[in-house]
Amino acid sequence: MSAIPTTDAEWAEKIAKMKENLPERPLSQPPIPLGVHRTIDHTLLTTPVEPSQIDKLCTEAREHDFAAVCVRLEHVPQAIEQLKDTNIAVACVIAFPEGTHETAEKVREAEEAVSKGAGELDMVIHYRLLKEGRYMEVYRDVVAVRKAAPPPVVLKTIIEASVLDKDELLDATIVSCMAGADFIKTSTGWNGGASTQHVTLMRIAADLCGRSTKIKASGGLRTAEDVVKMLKAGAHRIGTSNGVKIMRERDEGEILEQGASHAVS
Ligand SMILES: O=C[C@H](O)COP(=O)(O)O
Repeated sequence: MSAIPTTDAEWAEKIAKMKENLPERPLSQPPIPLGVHRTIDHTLLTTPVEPSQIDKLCTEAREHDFAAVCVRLEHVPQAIEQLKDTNIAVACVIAFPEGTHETAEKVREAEEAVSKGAGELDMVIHYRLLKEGRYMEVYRDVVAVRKAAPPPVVLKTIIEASVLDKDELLDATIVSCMAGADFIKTSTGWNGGASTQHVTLMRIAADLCGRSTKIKASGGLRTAEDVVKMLKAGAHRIGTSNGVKIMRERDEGEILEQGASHAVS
């Protein structure tokens, strides 16, 4: 891995050189998993949320054996308690949904989430600074949270792809990868959602960084078809508040594919 830039100008030069060799399609293509359920982060981020809704989210995650639940900081303890005897992770959003928080606040949230048992953090990068070419500040922001929450904690950076142009999306992916993110995540769901074009471009850029960084597609994913399209585009993980309906569609689809006899049994 080449040296990490130390100024915005060096970042701009490095990223420009990487873009010169941008492949037409991703270098890697994750296989479509048989267990789609294990790609889903079952998500509840609206406010206000009643404790009973978090209980329901965790019950549904158990029933479908989802990869994780994704919740706000105040709901992490309850989710940890509900899922303590499972292999379902608890992901906590950081600086959500704006991403404009001071770095010290992002670090504080991350440390508190991990201290409460969160195994995954979905942090929103300061994408407004990224759009201004202030790469160093964006990079340092992610590095600070990475240092506060080192592996095995899984760190995902939300780049808010829907408000970025193609160049900015590539920039955000490269800076996040080089700052040590385990996943690059498309969207908060607050400013539009994921597209297969977003996922493909993020996959291409992440591959160029050579760190095996994965992609999470999230925001507005409502159907089983949406999920399969994102997985085929190169996503490894799916964030959605619609996981139960998606799994029902998936099951019905499989039953219908197997023939009517199964549908009536
Ligand atoms: O982290 C963001 C959420 O995964 C977005 O969820 P949603 O658009 O399915 O409500």
